[in-house]
Amino acid sequence: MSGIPLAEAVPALIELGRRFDTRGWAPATSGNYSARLDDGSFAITVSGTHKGRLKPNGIMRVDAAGQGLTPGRPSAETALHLAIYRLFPDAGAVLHGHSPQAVGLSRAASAGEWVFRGHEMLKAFPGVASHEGEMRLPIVENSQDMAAIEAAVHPALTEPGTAPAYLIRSHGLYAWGKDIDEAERVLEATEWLIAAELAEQNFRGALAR
Ligand SMILES: CSCCC(=O)C(=O)COP(=O)(O)O
Ligand SMILES: [Zn+2]
Repeated sequence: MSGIPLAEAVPALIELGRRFDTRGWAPATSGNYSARLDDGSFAITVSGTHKGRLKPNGIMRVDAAGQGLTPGRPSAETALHLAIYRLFPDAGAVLHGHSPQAVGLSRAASAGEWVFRGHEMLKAFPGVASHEGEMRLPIVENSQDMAAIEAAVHPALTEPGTAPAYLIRSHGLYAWGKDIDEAERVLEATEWLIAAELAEQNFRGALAR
């Protein structure tokens, strides 16, 4: 439940936004990032800001109910961040990106999850020590009603073998971790797994021709 000082969270989230933007995960003001603070509140990106060009005033504080504690309008998806912090008291950061690969997978897959199997990269997830298992990535329908998304994804998140991440169909990817670094690693590993499986499908198609 411990968090970091705001003075540490702000530059870390600004830098993270720059990195995500260079990788194509934060186009056109999409995405939002948050971190648990040491006073029990949360730092979160201001709604509508370009996440690759964040300035200190692009990050504000909200309380556990999502009420602003500093000037600005918090992310439209603040409720999804707060739901993760409530469900996982050890979560210290929640990150959301809009990569074309993640959104593409969420649209191509009609099921309520995508399962990664056999990848060495699975070991990037906290607590995973072998490539031999599988990791389930829940996929929920998009909605402008954050409570509906939260209710839809909630049951899958505590199932054993579920990634600390989920996809919202036609929307984007959420990932979290004990701190900003771990959340970034989870999101990066998930993006890599999606890209690797897309490459695999392309090779299989080419080899079948
Ligand atoms: C053009 S992005 C649409 C909104 C969205 O999905 C998103 O991630 C950014 O919303 P925010 O309010 O956090 O800026
Ligand atoms: Zn979004």
